[in-house]
Amino acid sequence: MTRLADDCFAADPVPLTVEAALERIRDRLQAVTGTETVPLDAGLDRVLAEDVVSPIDVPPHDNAAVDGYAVRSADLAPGGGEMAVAGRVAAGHPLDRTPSAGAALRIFTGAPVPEGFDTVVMQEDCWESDGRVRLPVGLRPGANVRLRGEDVRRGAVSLAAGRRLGPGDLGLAASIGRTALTVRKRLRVAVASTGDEVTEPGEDLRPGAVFDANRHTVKALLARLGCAVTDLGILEDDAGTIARSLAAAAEDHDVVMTSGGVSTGEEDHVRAAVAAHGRIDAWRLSVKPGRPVALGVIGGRAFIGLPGNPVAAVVAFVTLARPVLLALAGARIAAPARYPVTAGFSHAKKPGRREFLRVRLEPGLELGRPPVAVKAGPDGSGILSALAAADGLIDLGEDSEGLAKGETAAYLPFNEVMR
Ligand SMILES: Nc1nc2c(c(=O)[nH]1)N[C@H]1C(S)=C(S)[C@@H](COP(=O)(O)OP(=O)(O)OC[C@H]3O[C@@H](n4cnc5c(N)ncnc54)[C@H](O)[C@@H]3O)O[C@H]1N2
Ligand code: MOO
Repeated sequence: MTRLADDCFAADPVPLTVEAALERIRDRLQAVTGTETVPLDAGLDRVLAEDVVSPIDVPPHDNAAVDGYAVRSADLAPGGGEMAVAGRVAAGHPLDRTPSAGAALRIFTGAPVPEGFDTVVMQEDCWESDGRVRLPVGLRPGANVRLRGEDVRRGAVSLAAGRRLGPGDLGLAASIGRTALTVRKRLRVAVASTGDEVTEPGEDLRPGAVFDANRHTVKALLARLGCAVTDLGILEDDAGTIARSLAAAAEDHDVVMTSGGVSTGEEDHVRAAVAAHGRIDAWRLSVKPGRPVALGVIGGRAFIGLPGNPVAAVVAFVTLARPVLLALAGARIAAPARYPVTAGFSHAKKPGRREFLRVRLEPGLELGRPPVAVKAGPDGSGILSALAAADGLIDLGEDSEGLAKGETAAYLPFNEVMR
């Protein structure tokens, strides 16, 4: 297991943009997980650790794209014409002889197109009777033939290391004959909540207490990322307990993650616990919600402290923690795609802090017009119901002075950042 240097996340206390924050640590972030070989079907959502090179051409042979008749285009008269049907070739049953010149072959989808034949005519356009077939006019040479290697060339990298494997990737690996893939071991993440008021659902809600929402959203976000999650529960606000729990978790996890207690520092035993076993750097991001975030190194492992406000925790996770976790997991990170939408509401904003608004897209499609986004609920950073009702975030840049109804805005779908 790779250990991180203590100053891995060192940063100035001035408010940073998410991009600037990520840029600062980009070079220091590397895969910390080992590799393992898993059966192909266990590869879904795993991070590929090898370049998968194809040992074969796919398709392995020229083959028919439709049911019909194979011909040699050189034999075709421009005005169509008639030919003898000299044989039959079905998928999985290549012809074992060379058919005579000037004749057509009955052929079926996927069947190997025999040497010399280069065009397949759809059966709907042909008329066969008495062993002869009438072909239509205007055939295009090469039509309806799928060429050997047109999908994957032998020797080509069909899947590159760092890719998070999706269903199509597993099919592609199978199509070149793979039965197993070398992937990164799952990033092991230990998750805790902190705060005297934070109570596990199911327990009594004492006066002044709230149920723990964050651990449950964070565990779900981590599961979607393919992490192996250990639940440390709610840590009692006691310096010794927190220090012992986090330091112990750092021994056999790649990342230790908490929420709460990152804004002001008083009563903050998390900060002291991390500092005692490594180093903690408080970051202030120019983001709303999700401003205070702590990054650090504890016992040589990454520490990520998310803000306590439940929506701030999610925004800090998807904007900052997620790319950090993916890099540590060995995944190549691409900036999430954002799409233009029309604001179905107006929103006032002061310049200076980037702001994410919880929205959902109105159903219905009008081609040529961006979809309309409406607010999914109130804006407060504690309002989880608006997060649950949202399908994405409108991303208002630092300089933005708000949105007028009908304006175009950048929309970040949750399926870009919650997978
Ligand atoms: N004087 C200042 N106060 C605050 C600032 C600031 O800059 N100066 N920043 C505000 C912002 S922005 C945020 S976000 C919060 C973040 O504070 P902490 O990370 O220290 O979080 P806590 O104070 O522990 O909790 C904040 C809030 O969230 C609730 N909470 C915490 N954990 C959970 C949980 N697991 N499940 C549900 N709810 C949770 C907690 O009860 C508080 O209501 O600070 C602002 N204040
Ligand atoms: O990060 Mo805090 O939630 O901006 O409100």
